[in-house]
Amino acid sequence: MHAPNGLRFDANLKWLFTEVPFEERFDAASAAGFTAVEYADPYPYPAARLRRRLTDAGLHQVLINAPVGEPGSPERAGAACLPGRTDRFRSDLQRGLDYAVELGCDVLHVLGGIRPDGISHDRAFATFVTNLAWAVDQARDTGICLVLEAQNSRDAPGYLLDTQARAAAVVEALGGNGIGLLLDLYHVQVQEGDLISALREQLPRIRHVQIADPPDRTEPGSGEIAWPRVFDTLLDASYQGWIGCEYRPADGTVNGLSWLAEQAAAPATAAEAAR
Ligand SMILES: O=C(O)C(=O)[C@H](O)CO
Ligand SMILES: [Mg+2]
Repeated sequence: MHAPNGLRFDANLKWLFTEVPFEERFDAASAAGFTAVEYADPYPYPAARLRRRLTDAGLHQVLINAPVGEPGSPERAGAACLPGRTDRFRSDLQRGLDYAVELGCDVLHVLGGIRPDGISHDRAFATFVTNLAWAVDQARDTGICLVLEAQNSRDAPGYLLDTQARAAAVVEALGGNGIGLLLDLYHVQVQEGDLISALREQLPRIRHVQIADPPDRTEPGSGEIAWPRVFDTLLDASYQGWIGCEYRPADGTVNGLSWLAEQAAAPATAAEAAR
């Protein structure tokens, strides 16, 4: 969906349109005006079936996550930083790439993982970088870009990538080709604040953006972020990627979409601004 200001927003089907069962959310997103979707976990469904849902609804798949383990398991946020779990990481990553190819999806989010007790940060980080170097090689011929997201420590205690600087350090260590950042503005605001500086600093590495307004992770305009300033920063930098609506609608998905007109309004023309 193009907002009045020209930025492109896609619907995260884990968070939006939860009024209907998952497979009905494709049509619901399309009916609400979205042309693209993302969701973390396609794996409970055969890829060909999801592909049909996308095609029937006229939607593009923007982003999925690589598989993660069961809640409560050491792999619950992925195996990428777990020493001794390379085989598991590799098979999960390959499965993620297979789904991404089948869904025509451009971007695969590889989660940072939870550092296990007794493993130093340096060891977990080195394991992560080694695994990601292999993953970038695997993805090269597919054209799929891998992305890394920093998550805040309040919602994701122990998450390896807890700051933009840490996620960016991995991108830099791997040379920045075929790998970039998923910058989730909700996590940035909760963990670090200083959103506009973070955006300006990370823009060359950003391949995907996600949005939600703290403190309740609801739609833009319902919390503490100055969204018109944030969106202007992306526009000023000619950001060409998608922006995923990864928020919990405060009062129904479709009701909540009025923020698009209010917070992402068309920039005033020079003549209007001068009046
Ligand atoms: O928690 C988040 O912000 C994410 O984007 C994870 O990928 C969950 O899907
Ligand atoms: Mg996110």
